Amino acid sequence: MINWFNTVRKQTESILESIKSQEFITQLMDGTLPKDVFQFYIEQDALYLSEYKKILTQVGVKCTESSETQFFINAASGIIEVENALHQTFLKNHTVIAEPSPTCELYTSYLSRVVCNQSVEEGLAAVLPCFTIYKEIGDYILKNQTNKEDNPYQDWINTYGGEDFATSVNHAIDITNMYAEDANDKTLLRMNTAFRKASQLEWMFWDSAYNKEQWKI
Ligand SMILES: Cc1ncc(C[n+]2csc(CCO)c2C)c(N)n1
Repeated sequence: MINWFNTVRKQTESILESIKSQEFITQLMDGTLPKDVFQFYIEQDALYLSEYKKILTQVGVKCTESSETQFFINAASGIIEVENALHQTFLKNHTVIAEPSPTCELYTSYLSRVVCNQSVEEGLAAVLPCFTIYKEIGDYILKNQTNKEDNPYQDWINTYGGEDFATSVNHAIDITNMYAEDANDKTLLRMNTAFRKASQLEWMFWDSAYNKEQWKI
């Protein structure tokens, strides 16, 4: 039995390591991330999430088993709760949200294109790094930070560490692995490319937030 995720995870290890050493992450971890940078990230993430929940629903619709469809629809519904809770906390006093940055637009457009125009296997591979990278980064921060009591970003950090989130991430991995088991070599290659590209876009998303990326014109 192959474990597609383990293989692709190893192939993209260097992207994950680069994310861990990004200034956004090291400063989020020690609490020194400038407030305006975090605010920029939260606003862009709100825009990302409002698209991502629709993309997850579409992946769910393409799955063959009702339990798989249900998983993705539940995850999308969970995003609406996160939007309503965490983002409300950080977005209060901000009624007008900025337009998506180039990277935010690129990431959501890429996912949407893959999910709409390509196979369900490729769609599953493309949406997966959103789950797995946040899980690994959340756990990494929780394990290595020394200032849990007075980190202004602790609420955010706690969202992506912990057991409930781990269960959901493992379920997403299991579903994708099941589709990979029946996939031919060509489809597997396309899945690897989609997973890698979405992982690169996760790196770019943190980077674009740290640099408060603007449209060049
Ligand atoms: C750019 C970006 N990538 C990933 C996440 C994390 N995330 C968003 S929705 C979802 C699935 C349901 O929990 C997860 C893990 C984020 N917030 N922003």
